[in-house]
Amino acid sequence: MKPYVISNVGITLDGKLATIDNDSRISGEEDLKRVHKIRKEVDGIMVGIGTVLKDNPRLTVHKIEARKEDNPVRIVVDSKLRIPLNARILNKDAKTIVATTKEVDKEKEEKIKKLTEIGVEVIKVGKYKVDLKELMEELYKRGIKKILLEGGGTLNWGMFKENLVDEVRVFIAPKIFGGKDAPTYVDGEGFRTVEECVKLELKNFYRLDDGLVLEFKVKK
Ligand SMILES: NC(=O)C1=CN([C@@H]2O[C@H](COP(=O)(O)OP(=O)(O)OC[C@H]3O[C@@H](n4cnc5c(N)ncnc54)[C@H](OP(=O)(O)O)[C@@H]3O)[C@@H](O)[C@H]2O)C=CC1
Ligand SMILES: Nc1nc(O)c(N)c(N[C@@H]2O[C@H](COP(=O)(O)O)[C@@H](O)[C@H]2O)n1
Repeated sequence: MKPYVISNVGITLDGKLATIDNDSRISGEEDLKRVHKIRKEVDGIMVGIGTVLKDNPRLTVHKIEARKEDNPVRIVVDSKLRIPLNARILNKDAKTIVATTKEVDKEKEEKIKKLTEIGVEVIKVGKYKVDLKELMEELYKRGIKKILLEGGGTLNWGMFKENLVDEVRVFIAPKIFGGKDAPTYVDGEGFRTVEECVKLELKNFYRLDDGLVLEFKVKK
């Protein structure tokens, strides 16, 4: 069994998540409130270590009224345990799970000890890279039935490639960032053929702020 996964992003018309200098101010205030309403409804929010290192996010419900208990569990996918101990995602506002691999050297063992001491749960799945399918099963076992996947592009690819995403919600801003090295909604190696690609069914769309929200179901 696996959690139901909603992938949400704010992108530009050219599909970028941020500029080449990592400026990711894409959503307007109303769109951020929409995202925080989803955060309040789910059991977990998941990001890759790339997003933690670049954005230092809080990943709590803070754009709409909420109590501490409304904050979902924060999940970071981090094979090499690069997470800084002072990352905001490790603060006391909510529980945090760090998913890493089973390959553990002395340095990693010490970091796991420090993380555990500050109340972080460390889940070990996969050998060299976090095994996302196994991680989903482990999260489900812990009562995490609904997850908001908040990127970035590399983790999004990993999740789509493994067919682990059930729903897609995107805010498209009327902006073009350009840049072949700027992160896009889905990066990674990419599918080679149309047959292999992820197919979506458009369910809803509406204007918000200065852009457009699109909602899709992933065809399974
Ligand atoms: N506009 C928006 O809505 C959003 C924008 N962003 C932007 O996205 C950018 C960050 O994206 P990106 O750099 O791609 O980082 P990600 O957040 O996607 O993290 C990627 C890292 O996750 C780790 N990982 C571990 N296991 C896996 C796996 N099985 N599959 C995929 N990844 C795995 C890898 O590091 P390791 O091997 O070390 O574990 C990998 O490098 C930032 O610029 C951020 O601002 C992010 C979210 C939302
Ligand atoms: N939906 C959305 N729109 C944007 O324009 C964004 N830049 C993001 N970024 C995501 O939100 C995280 C920040 O969360 P906190 O405010 O710190 O709680 C960031 O790391 C991205 O995952 N999302």
